[in-house]
Amino acid sequence: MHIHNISKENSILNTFISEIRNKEIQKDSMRFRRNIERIGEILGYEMSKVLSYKTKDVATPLGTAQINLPINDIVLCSVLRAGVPLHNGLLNYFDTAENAFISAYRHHKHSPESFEIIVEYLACPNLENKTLILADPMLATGQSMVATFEALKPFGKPKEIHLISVIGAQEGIDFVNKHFDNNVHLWVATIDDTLNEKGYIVPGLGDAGDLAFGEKLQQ
Ligand SMILES: O=P(O)(O)OC[C@H]1O[C@H](OP(=O)(O)OP(=O)(O)O)[C@H](O)[C@@H]1O
Ligand SMILES: O=c1cc[nH]c(=O)[nH]1
Ligand SMILES: [Mg+2]
Repeated sequence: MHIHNISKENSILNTFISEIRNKEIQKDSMRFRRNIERIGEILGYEMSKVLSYKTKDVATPLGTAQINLPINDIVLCSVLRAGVPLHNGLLNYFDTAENAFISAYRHHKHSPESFEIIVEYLACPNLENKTLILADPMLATGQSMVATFEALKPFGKPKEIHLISVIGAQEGIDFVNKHFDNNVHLWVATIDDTLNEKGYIVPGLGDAGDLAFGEKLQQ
């Protein structure tokens, strides 16, 4: 897997990452969602550099401009719920993409420390020979990314796969790396070293779904 840690290079991206992590600023849920969306726009822009391009003629009022344009058939799939603002950011740039949604949540059956991933809702177009973008802001243990990808398999074999995440834990990235082929790309805004006993990323930002949409009752 090709791992692209976009904040390795300094840019305005760091401002948005700092605001979603900041325990005071993140309380403003509208700003939190918008920052995740802005990060989605930046990750999408970076990802766009490795798409396939073809030169096309564009008629202007004064002549013809030749422009290299991306030709990939993109399917943008996000993991509910926290994936919604990230989806919006990516869709702002890949505005002609087809869209898929899949739900995944942690089901704590026996203890707060142990959980399994429950995938329920799934709406997806044909993925055969398409460019699949699978987006989820938090890549903690990596189990949601792997479980959602497995659930998408009956919809066809994509030609290209791009995983998009805002914060990735190194342990989860290593787990995902084992499950995906070498030609898959992971675009992550930043990488943290640690997971705590509940599988939360440290320092991370807390619970992305709750920060975006409010606390939910545990199932
Ligand atoms: O890498 P993992 O260990 O699988 O954890 C990451 C998952 O946790 C978050 O979802 P969460 O279960 O909090 O659901 P939510 O979006 O409804 O809050 C996040 O959006 C991922 O889907
Ligand atoms: O740190 C984490 C891990 C999973 N889900 C979150 O929202 N945050
Ligand atoms: Mg959550």
